[in-house]
Amino acid sequence: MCRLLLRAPHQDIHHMLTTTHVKTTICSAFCRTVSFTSFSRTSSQRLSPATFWSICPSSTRTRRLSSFHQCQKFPDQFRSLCNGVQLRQVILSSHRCQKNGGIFGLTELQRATITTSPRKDMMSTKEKEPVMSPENVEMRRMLRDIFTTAVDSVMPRSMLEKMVHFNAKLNVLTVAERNYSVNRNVFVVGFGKAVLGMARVVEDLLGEHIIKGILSIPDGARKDLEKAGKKDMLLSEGSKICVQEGASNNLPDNNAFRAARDINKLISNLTSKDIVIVLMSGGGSALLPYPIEPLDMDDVINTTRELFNHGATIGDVNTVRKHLEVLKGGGLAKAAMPAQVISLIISDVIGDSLDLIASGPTVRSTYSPHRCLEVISRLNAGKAIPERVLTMLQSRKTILSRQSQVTADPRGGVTECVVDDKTDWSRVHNVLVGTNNIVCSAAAHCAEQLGFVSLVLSAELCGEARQVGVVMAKLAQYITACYHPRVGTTADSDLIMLELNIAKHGISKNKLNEIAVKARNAQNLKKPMCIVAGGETTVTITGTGMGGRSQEMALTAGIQLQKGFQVFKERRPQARVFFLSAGTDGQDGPTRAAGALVDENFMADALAQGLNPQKFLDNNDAYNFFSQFYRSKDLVVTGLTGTNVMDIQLLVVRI
Ligand SMILES: Nc1ncnc2c1ncn2[C@@H]1O[C@H](COP(=O)(O)OP(=O)(O)O)[C@@H](O)[C@H]1O
Ligand SMILES: O=C(O)[C@H](O)COP(=O)(O)O
Repeated sequence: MCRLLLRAPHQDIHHMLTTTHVKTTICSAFCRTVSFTSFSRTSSQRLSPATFWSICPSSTRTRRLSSFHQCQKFPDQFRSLCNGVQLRQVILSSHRCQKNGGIFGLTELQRATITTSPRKDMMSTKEKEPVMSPENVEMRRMLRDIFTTAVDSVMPRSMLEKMVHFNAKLNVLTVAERNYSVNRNVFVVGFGKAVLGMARVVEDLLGEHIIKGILSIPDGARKDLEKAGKKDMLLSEGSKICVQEGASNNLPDNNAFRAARDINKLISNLTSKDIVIVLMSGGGSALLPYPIEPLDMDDVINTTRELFNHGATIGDVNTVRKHLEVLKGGGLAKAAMPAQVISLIISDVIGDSLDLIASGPTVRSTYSPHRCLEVISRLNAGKAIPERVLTMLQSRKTILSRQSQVTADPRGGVTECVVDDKTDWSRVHNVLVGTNNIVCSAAAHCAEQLGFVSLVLSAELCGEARQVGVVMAKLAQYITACYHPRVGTTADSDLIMLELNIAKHGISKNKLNEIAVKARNAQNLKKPMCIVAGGETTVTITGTGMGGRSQEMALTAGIQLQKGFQVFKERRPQARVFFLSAGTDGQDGPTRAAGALVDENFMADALAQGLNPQKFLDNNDAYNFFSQFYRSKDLVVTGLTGTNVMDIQLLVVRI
């Protein structure tokens, strides 16, 4: 029997026996063990138990397994069946199926999990690891290809070259249709995950006109680009731009502070003839920290970390840090006056709001300690934020409330003012050069080329990662149902329920209709479907594990697929679902991975490998889960990519 097991080394027997892909020989062994006698209401022909078991729908199998659970003898019989397949340890904490369950929900499945050590005979002899089917390997390869191609489309060079031109004969630099006269008067500063590649483009264009430059980039970013052979994203030999690294794992630190001080010093004594080219991208906030006195770096670091850990969006975090640091919220542009400032910006913020990207160092900002305190209180983070920060915000709020130049809050009271400074904002040119929209379109285009019917769901996906993971799994069900709607006079109630359920999570009826049309199109063309989404979710951390929002989303989607997908699999037993979520910057949370991918057999495969996904999820430990699952094969690991336009998700349904 052990030789007949199909996919994974220590398969969950319950799952195996309820899916429709079990080989007849396994069915025979099972039927013998539990003395299962077949009957068929629909056929006069008497079928052998094994044949009946192998052809009956999975709901019937589940029902029968449930009734076996009711019988006292079942645990022993089941144990002996498992012994027969040499699974070493069978945990059956309860032999009674929950009465109202009928179907094995996740909890029941977990209780009946078979935990074993890996069996040698279920592993490929060479690598001694769980083996994936060729289809699984192929689909995973395609998803990774789509991700890589999409990320390539948002590399700094391709985006900058569309926006910035230099006429070397006339010495005229054109940026988004505005001209600047250049004459060895250019200073370059940059901060963020994508700025090394951006600086190389600027250096290639302006060469000798650059007097000096300083970049603040993430620890290890240069090495990763070197390792990946991306020479055109590294500065040229003898470059006048120097590079400082810091802010490991996207948290401000003293190295980044040193870089910020150097940048401030460089731009603080310029004349009106000078041009400062400011390169910025996501990660820039952590790479340009400069606390306003009396705050220090510990205050800035702790505030940032705690806000993130309380589920803050990047908008929330940056709203607060603009008020705590010198160079954020327009501070860098002020420091550079009277020079001409040209900012080239790659967005990692939903809605591409310029004052939030890297906390808006060159964007005129509103001042609102009220709003900062609101953010902190909404996130229930008050106790975790350093006392000095709270005191500073409180006292500024009091002062502001007394001033006259304020904007009234519709709810009463005063909330914000535009700081009246001497900055000539007409000398600041902020240009958006890259967004998540670009990466989503590129992913959809690549998917089409690989033979999928594709659709961009949104480039503004946000919310808690685990809730979005659930929605993604539901969308997979929805698409599967659309491929095969029940026709007739009664409406398809499963489909309607799903629609309502998904709509609850903010996906409009119109979008669902669009998906339904595409699904039918895919069905007619006999093509798989690929939904592309982008944006940035959040994670409210309650556990002590290691992970990131993309890995957490993939883990949740995998679990949810098990919960809901089986119902729809009945209609389309051959339906396959694959889901990938990853950060375009190549780093998901403080981990070495960009993200992860799952398929609809995820739960069964995980349990079969002795891993309980829900337990890892409860501890925000997605990275450690995926590191062990299929020996980390479903982690997406790219190294730092040298760009950053938030995350993308790819949902593939193949019928
Ligand atoms: N153990 C964890 N599990 C899930 N998410 C985590 C974990 N630790 C940190 N995060 C999340 O990672 C995010 C920061 O990740 P990062 O990839 O550095 O962000 P960004 O791409 O915006 O720079 C935060 O939202 C934080 O909540
Ligand atoms: O992408 C990132 O690194 C984070 O979203 C932080 O981005 P920021 O530098 O734009 O604040």
